[in-house]
Parts: sequence; C-alpha cells; structure tokens
Amino acid sequence: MTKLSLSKDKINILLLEGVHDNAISELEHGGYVSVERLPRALDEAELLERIGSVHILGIRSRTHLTAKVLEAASKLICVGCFCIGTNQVDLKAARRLGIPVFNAPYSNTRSVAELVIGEIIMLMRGIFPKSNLVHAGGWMKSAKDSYEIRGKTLGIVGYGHIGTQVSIMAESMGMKVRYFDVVNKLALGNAQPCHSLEELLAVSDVVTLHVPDTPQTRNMIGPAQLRAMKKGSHLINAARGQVVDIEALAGALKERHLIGAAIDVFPKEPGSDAEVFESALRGLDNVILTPHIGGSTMEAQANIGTEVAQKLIEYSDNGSTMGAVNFPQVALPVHAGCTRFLHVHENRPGVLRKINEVFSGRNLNIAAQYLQTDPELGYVVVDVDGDVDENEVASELRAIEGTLKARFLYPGKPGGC
Ligand SMILES: NC(=O)c1ccc[n+]([C@@H]2O[C@H](COP(=O)([O-])OP(=O)(O)OC[C@H]3O[C@@H](n4cnc5c(N)ncnc54)[C@H](O)[C@@H]3O)[C@@H](O)[C@H]2O)c1
Ligand SMILES: O=C(O)[C@H](O)COP(=O)(O)O
Repeated sequence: MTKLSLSKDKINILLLEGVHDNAISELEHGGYVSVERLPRALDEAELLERIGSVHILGIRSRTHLTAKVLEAASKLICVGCFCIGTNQVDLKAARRLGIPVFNAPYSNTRSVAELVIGEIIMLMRGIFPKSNLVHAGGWMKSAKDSYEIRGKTLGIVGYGHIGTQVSIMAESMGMKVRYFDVVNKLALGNAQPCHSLEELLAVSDVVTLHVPDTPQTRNMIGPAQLRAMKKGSHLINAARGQVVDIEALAGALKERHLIGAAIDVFPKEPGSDAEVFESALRGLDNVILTPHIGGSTMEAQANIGTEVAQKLIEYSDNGSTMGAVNFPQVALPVHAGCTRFLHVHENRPGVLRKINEVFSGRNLNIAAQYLQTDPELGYVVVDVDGDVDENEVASELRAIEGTLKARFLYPGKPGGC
C-alpha cells in the first residue's frame, strides 16, 4: 500500500445521513480508520462548526454544501454524494476551491424506475384511496376510474438513466412510450420521441419526470403545462422537488383535470424525520406521497456505499478524479518509487510551463505527467523521481499564479520510479 503524505489515520472522514455500512468497510479496507458516521444531515451552522477538521465528507441529498461551508473547509480534499443528485452542493464553489465532488450516477436508477412502474399501476387503478377505505372499514367494489395500463401512453420527460429504464419496463407491460429530452437520445424499443414538452403532455395518460434540477427545469410543470395535460391523466415526479409547481398541481387535482399523482420529491422537504411535512397535496384523493425514497432500497444503498467510497479512496490514494462531476477527469496508475504532486489551477496560458519549470529548475526528472483541462480548470498529476524536497516543491507549486490547490500526495523512494 502506498504511504500518503498525510498518514491515513490522520485523514478525518465524516459521513452524514446514514450512509450504508459498505462505505465504512470499503474505507477501512483501504486503511482509513478515522471515520465518523452520523445518521442525519447537518445544517449550515453545524457544518460550519465541524467542517474545519474534515478531510473527506460524505453526504446524501439532505445536506446542503454552500459556498460559505466550503470556504470554511480548509482541510477538505474531496466530497462524496452517496446518491445521484449533486444539486445540494455548490459545485462551482467546490471547483473554485479545488475540491472534486463524486457521486453514484446509476446505483439507484433501477430502484427509482421500479417505484415509478408500481405507481403507474396504483394510480391507474385508484388503489390507495380504495385501500384506505378498506382500512377504515369501508368497501367500495367498483371499476370507476380504474384502468389497465396496457395500451395507455406513458410520457417520459428526461430520457436519461432512469427515464430509459422506465421506458423498457413500461413497454414490456404493454404501454406505448413517448419521451421528451433536450438532447437527441436513442429511442429504446418502440418508444417515440416528442418534439416538445407540449406535444408529450397532450398525448400522455401518465407523465413521469426524470430531469435534473437546473434553472431550465425549475417549475417546468406549472399551471400552463398542467392545463396542457390530457383530462383524467396522472403525473409522477421522482426527480427533484423544484420541477413541479405544487400549488398548481393541487389545483389541477382538486378540479379533477388530473385524477392522480405520485410525488416523491418536494420543493421543501423536512430536514429530519422528526419534522412535520407540510404540503398543499396532503389529504388529496388518489395522490401517493412518499418521503423522497425513490432510491432508498437495500440494494441501491449498498451499491452506492461501495461505489462512492471507492471513488473517494481512488482520489485520496492516487489523485484520480475519474467520475468527479465538477472536475477534469484524470487517472494515473500508482508509480511506486515516484513522488506524486497534484496541481489544480485556472485554465490560463503558461501555468503548465511554470509547473514544469519548478521541476526542471531543481533538475528533477518528470517520470509521468497527466494533464486534463476544461474551459475553466486544469488538473495535472506529476510523478517525479530523484531526491525530492516535497514540501519545498509543493510550496513553489502553490506560488504559481492561477493555482487553486497544490499538494504532494506521496513520497518517492531512493532510486526513484
Ligand atoms: N427520488 C429519488 O430518490 C431519486 C433517485 C435518483 C435520482 N433522482 C433524480 O432523478 C433525476 C434523473 O436521474 P437520471 O439518473 O435519469 O439522470 P440522467 O442525467 O441520466 O438523465 C436526465 C435526463 O434529463 C435530460 N434533461 C435535462 N434537462 C432537460 C429539460 N429541460 N427537458 C427535458 N430533458 C432534460 C437530460 O438530457 C438527460 O437525458 C436526477 O436529477 C436525480 O436528482 C431522484
Ligand atoms: O439523488 C438521488 O440519488 C436521490 O435523490 C436520492 O437521494 P438520497 O440518497 O438522499 O435519498
């Protein structure tokens, strides 16, 4: 095992929101023993209190990492989102501070897709209101507002990982699938693309949303879009809470323009399980409300725990940013015997030359180098052999104009690489 510049028992890892046991075992297996796990999210004040001593932070969707928190995180080297969404992190601020953010882009995809399929059937049969009535001692044996899904049209907004899984399963159960995406996507099976959201809304018996939270998707389903949906249709949202105007949806359901909805995500979600959930949708007929559990299955959480922990270890051990959502992707194999330096900088002319001058000025041989840039950021991993004064080199690297972060990762051995 490579010895890091900061010994692994001194790397403080804080995992929030009940991240799965697999993450702990993966980290322990990688030699990281200073791991604290909390079952809940921390708010901004609590984060500010704790973040100064944390090197690696793991969160899920409830923890908001603002620029203020990130700026106070003087030791933070990377963040792991143990989920798909990363909108809870100020990714630009993290980039600016040289902190890569990792996630698990498809470990819970299947769980969300299966929930949506179940909800389509429950909604179209009106099962929840009937079941509630039976629980209360009633009996409503009726076919009114109860339909098969076979032959009905499912409209999928956002044909990415989840949208395409839903597409395949819905079609195999006899539904006609239409989809709308801002990117030209390969249609799976017999699914048909729509040219606009309006076209999709007008033809769908059930509309399901699978878009990320972006300025373009905020309130993308508002009063006008709800009116454009077929009378008697259903809406499902297991994407992000800001995508649907909840007050407008409640209105459309009360007017019976829509006759059912299943909502898993909300503009304002309780910060903890003890908080009361408030929503205009509470108590409405044939509305399935779930507490943001689309991706909460044992299988998904276990897979996510392993996947994200491995990415954090790869970055901490080797400097690999493969899979980071806000960073250029760089991976270099471990070069036993070499001294490894990492340098994150603004992507402007001349920085790489200056980095190389630091090494040539000291007569150091660069044994391997990997640079990747995007329009704003450059990330370079440099392996050198020979007799290296790591701390002096690292401080010279830090002094280069445009540097966001520079550190040496692990020392070399006499004789070099
Ligand atoms: N409820 C949950 O527990 C849960 C679990 C996992 C994921 N999610 C959410 O589901 C969302 C989708 O996940 P995914 O893995 O399928 O993401 P993805 O990135 O694979 O797919 C998203 C798709 O939406 C498309 N898109 C983006 N903006 C659009 C717009 N304005 N109009 C139409 N299409 C647009 C993209 O081109 C892409 O194809 C994520 O944002 C995530 O936050 C929720
Ligand atoms: O982004 C995601 O993967 C989902 O919203 C699930 O988030 P969670 O792990 O916080 O439940």
